[in-house]
Amino acid sequence: MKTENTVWHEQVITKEQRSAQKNQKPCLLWYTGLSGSGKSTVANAVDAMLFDMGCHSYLLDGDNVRHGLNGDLGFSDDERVENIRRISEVAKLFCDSGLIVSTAFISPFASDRAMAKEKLSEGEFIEVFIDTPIAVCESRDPKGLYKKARAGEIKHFTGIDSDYDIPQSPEIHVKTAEQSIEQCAKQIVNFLISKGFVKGES
Ligand SMILES: Nc1ncnc2c1ncn2[C@@H]1O[C@H](COP(=O)(O)OS(=O)(=O)O)[C@@H](OP(=O)(O)O)[C@H]1O
Ligand SMILES: Nc1ncnc2c1ncn2[C@@H]1O[C@H](COP(=O)(O)OP(=O)(O)O)[C@@H](O)[C@H]1O
Repeated sequence: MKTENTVWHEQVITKEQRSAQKNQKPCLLWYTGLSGSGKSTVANAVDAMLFDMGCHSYLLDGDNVRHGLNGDLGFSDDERVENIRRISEVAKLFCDSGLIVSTAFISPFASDRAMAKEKLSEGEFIEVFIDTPIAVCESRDPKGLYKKARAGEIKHFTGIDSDYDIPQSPEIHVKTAEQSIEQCAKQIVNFLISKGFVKGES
């Protein structure tokens, strides 16, 4: 740490006040899954449903964050660890502001997902495993990346020559090869309603 001479300053408006004003309980939906599994698609569908319900939410998406904040990071193991560390810190700040936060990153390493969970308050971290067989992801190949990875044009591609640790006990387990986008999104929104994070009819 290079910040030894800094002191934490309590803020006048608390997280509880901010979330009470929004009539919701903040949480972090941590989407994880292979490239092409459907993280962005499902997370966007959930975000749209929450918006229509009058909830206050925000989505941090892997590709987009890598265009800005994390534009200096590549895909070595160390760079992925730093990517997830920064995202989890940003997500924590967004939770502090009272939002329903979503992050859609491959986040391949269980240890990094556990580190993200540690940063948040009890019960706030919701792991959403977007569980799609690699064969299905590869047949979708929405960005043509699997084709490039198979041709050796992209190195360290998750699921091919870079590891993905399967979540062992995700709070939400979504199977996109068996359900429509809308069904997947509803499954997640219903979870949020049933746990009292947002109000609505499940
Ligand atoms: N080598 C390699 N492996 C995996 N993915 C790659 C790679 N190179 C580029 N891409 C593109 O980057 C997106 C993944 O970024 P993430 O920040 O989610 O990755 S990670 O969590 O740090 O592993 C990923 O986006 P998604 O397809 O949305 O998952 C790819 O578009
Ligand atoms: N049930 C489903 N849920 C999510 N995506 C689906 C589903 N069925 C088909 N797809 C398609 O799969 C692709 C998933 O791509 P994307 O959301 O970018 O994945 P990721 O963010 O995990 O890389 C999209 O083209 C989407 O339309």
